[in-house]
Amino acid sequence: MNFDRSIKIAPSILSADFANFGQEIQAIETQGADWVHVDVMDGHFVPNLTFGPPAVKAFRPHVKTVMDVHLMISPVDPYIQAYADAGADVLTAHVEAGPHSHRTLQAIRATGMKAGIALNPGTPAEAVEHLLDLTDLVCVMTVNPGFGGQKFIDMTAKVRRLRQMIGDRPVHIEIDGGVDPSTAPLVAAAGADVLVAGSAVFKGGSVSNPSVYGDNIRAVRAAAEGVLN
Ligand SMILES: O=C(CO)[C@@H](O)[C@H](O)COP(=O)(O)O
Repeated sequence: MNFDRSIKIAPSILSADFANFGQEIQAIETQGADWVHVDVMDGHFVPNLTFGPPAVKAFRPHVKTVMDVHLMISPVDPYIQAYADAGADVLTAHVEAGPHSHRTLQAIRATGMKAGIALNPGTPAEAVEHLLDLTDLVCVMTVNPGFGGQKFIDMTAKVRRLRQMIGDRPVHIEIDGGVDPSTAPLVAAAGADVLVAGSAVFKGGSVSNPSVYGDNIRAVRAAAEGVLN
C-alpha cells in the first residue's frame, strides 16, 4: 500500500446487501472503489452491532484493493491480533475508545497493518496531535458513529487543522459519514483524501445492476476532484 494523496473512494459495506457480501465487494471494486471500508461495531462503544473477525476473514478473499477496517469498539487492544489474522490492511481505532491510544497504535503497527485513529465529531483535532508520528490515517467522523444514512456534520475546520498539524507526514485524512456529491467537495478542499461513502454508493444499485455503483462512485469522485483542479 503506497502512500498518495489522490482522492480515494471507500464504499462502506454497511450499506451493502448483508446476504451477499462477496458479490457486493466484487461489484464495488469492479465499478471503481479504491478501498473497501468495513465498519465493526460492538453495541457498547456505539449503539449498533455488526461484524467481528470471522466476518472480516470471510471478506478477505473478495477484497482485491485495500481492506480498511474501522473499529467502533472498546476495548480495542485484545482484538488487534485477531483483525491482523483476519487480513485487515488498515485498522482504525477511536481515540475515545480508551486511555492508551499511543499503545494501541504501536500494537497495530507491530502486526504489519497500517494504523488509523478516528475522532468523533465532538473530539477536537488536538486530541490526536501527539499520535501523528504513530498513525497512517486520521478518520474524521462527520456523523456520530453507529449507523449509515445519517446527515453530514460539517467538520471542515477540523480537517483543515489536522492537515496543518500533519504537515509533510504521510498521513491520510479519511472522512466518514454523510459523504455524497454535495459534501465531498467541502472535505476534499479542506485536505481529506479518503472518502468513505455508504448510502451514496449503494443507493439505487445491486449486484445485478452494478453500473449504478459505478455512476455513484464517479459522482462522488468527480465532485471531490473538481475542487482540487
Ligand atoms: O462508520 C460509519 C457509521 O458509523 C460509516 O461508515 C457509515 O456507514 C457511512 O455511511 P453513510 O453515512 O455514507 O451512509
